[in-house]
Amino acid sequence: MVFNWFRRQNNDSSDTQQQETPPVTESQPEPDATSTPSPTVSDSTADLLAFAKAAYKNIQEKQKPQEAEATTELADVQLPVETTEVEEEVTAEAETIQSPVVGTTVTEVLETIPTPEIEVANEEVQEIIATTQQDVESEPEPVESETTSPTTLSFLERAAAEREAKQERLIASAIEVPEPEVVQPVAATTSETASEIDGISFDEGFVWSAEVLAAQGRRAEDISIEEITWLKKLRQGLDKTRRNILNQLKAIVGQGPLNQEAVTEIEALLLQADVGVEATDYIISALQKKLREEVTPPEEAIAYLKKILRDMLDAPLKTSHKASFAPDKDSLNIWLITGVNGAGKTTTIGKISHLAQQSGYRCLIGAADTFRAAAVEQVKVWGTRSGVEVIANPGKNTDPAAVVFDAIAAAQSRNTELLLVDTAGRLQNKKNLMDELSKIRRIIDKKAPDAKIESLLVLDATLGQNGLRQAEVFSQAAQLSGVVLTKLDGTAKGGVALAVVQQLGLPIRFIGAGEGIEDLRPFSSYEFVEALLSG
Ligand SMILES: Nc1nc2c(ncn2[C@@H]2O[C@H](COP(=O)(O)OP(=O)(O)OP(=O)(O)O)[C@@H](O)[C@H]2O)c(=O)[nH]1
Repeated sequence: MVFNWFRRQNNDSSDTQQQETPPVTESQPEPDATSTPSPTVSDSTADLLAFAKAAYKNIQEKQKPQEAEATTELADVQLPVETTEVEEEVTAEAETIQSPVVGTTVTEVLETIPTPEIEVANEEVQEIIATTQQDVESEPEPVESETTSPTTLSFLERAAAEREAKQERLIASAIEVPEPEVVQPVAATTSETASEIDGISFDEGFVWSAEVLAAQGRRAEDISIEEITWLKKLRQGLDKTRRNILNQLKAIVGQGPLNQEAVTEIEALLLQADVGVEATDYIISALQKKLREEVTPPEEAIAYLKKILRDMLDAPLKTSHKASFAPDKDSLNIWLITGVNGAGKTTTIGKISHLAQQSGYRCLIGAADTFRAAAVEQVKVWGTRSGVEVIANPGKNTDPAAVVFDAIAAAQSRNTELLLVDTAGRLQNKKNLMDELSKIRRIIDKKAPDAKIESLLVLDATLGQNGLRQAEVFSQAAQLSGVVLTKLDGTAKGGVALAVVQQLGLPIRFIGAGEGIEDLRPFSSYEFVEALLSG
């Protein structure tokens, strides 16, 4: 079954019937303003940890077939041919204790559960591991036979028998240790195997990502490594913005009803994160209203703030903009990608075409950036990477509108479902270039009247507020329907997402947080706000 990245669900028969599925943000139940929505798991740390572990195990299971051959080979090389049963048992036990499912040591897993019993259990497990490892390592020769009578036992045999007895005692005492999701390791060296199989560790970032997906109603068995990797990346990308605002914000809202001084401090924080004056005013007054009514502990105040931000980010979806913008199957969807020079248009096209391929759409790219010599070559490279064909006109000074015309004709004849149109970067004050963009839009409307059209403005988040000035002119020329916010990685101006929505009234459709092909995903207000404000 193919996972549809645009809809965030598996493609099934409902897909072909063009059913509108609720976006991620709408699936979040909001029992009250201050609690984190979580329909599938309770808020307890233990439940969330169990959910994360189940998700991890599931990912590992899915990866097993690919890894099986390699790990079997590894096992063949590392295990001596004449290994006796005694040795095998000891080794297997050592490995089992060392490596629960999740590609991490028991210590690491247990470290995430800060209860006194677990800590005690942890020490016991460490002792077992240490003793067992010592025994395994100190074994000089394989034992030939288990059936020799006690009187004729050699030193090594006696040692093996003692070790076996000791092992049994240790295992018996280890019964009380919670052994979550223990799987049989295939290779001899479990730590190596775990990292080879998974390529992702069971760390705090994994647990956070799994929690965010759980809160959106996702089941542990449906969570993929790509989703986890993306969320970790998004959170990492927003690190700078988060670090700048979160601690100070907690300190301020924790003081109770906001006084003028606190309001000024929060305003300054939000403005520094490029949230913009308008959005900041809105946030402050909503927060103040709440805090005037009741004394709110810091965590609750932050949860309330998260809700305010989510509502702001989702506001455009409640007006004329459709919540789900996923391309319809079996019909033509055209996405026009515009923006100033260097905003990340071509890269975005490459990443979206990759998502489209992965999601099972027939996709095509129209290379209508005929202004810059290398642009067509650049988009072709992305086409090759994602396995999507590019329609281009190799001639010099080609009219981009003519390329768009050809690309639509090609898309129509090939039953393409998603045509992505790359355009040249242009400044909003260059009238001729903006007229050219209007012409491209007219061609699309005329040549493909039945197509579902998205007109997306690519904005570079590192420009913060400065980037927004372009939007109005683009909006007129290209009839914008949404925004792609790129380069969220490494900027302290992540708050610009709120300014975009508040000032432009446009929904954010995608966010980019890196230069790689996987580093762009459909926007989810829930994920964004969690990544921004979860400490
Ligand atoms: N760090 C980071 N870099 C990005 C991201 N998106 C794009 N870039 C980089 O931004 C630079 C410009 O990207 P392009 O896709 O060429 O931008 P463009 O808008 O097509 O540029 P023009 O064709 O000149 O208008 C490239 O070096 C990209 O790798 C992102 O999300 N994060």
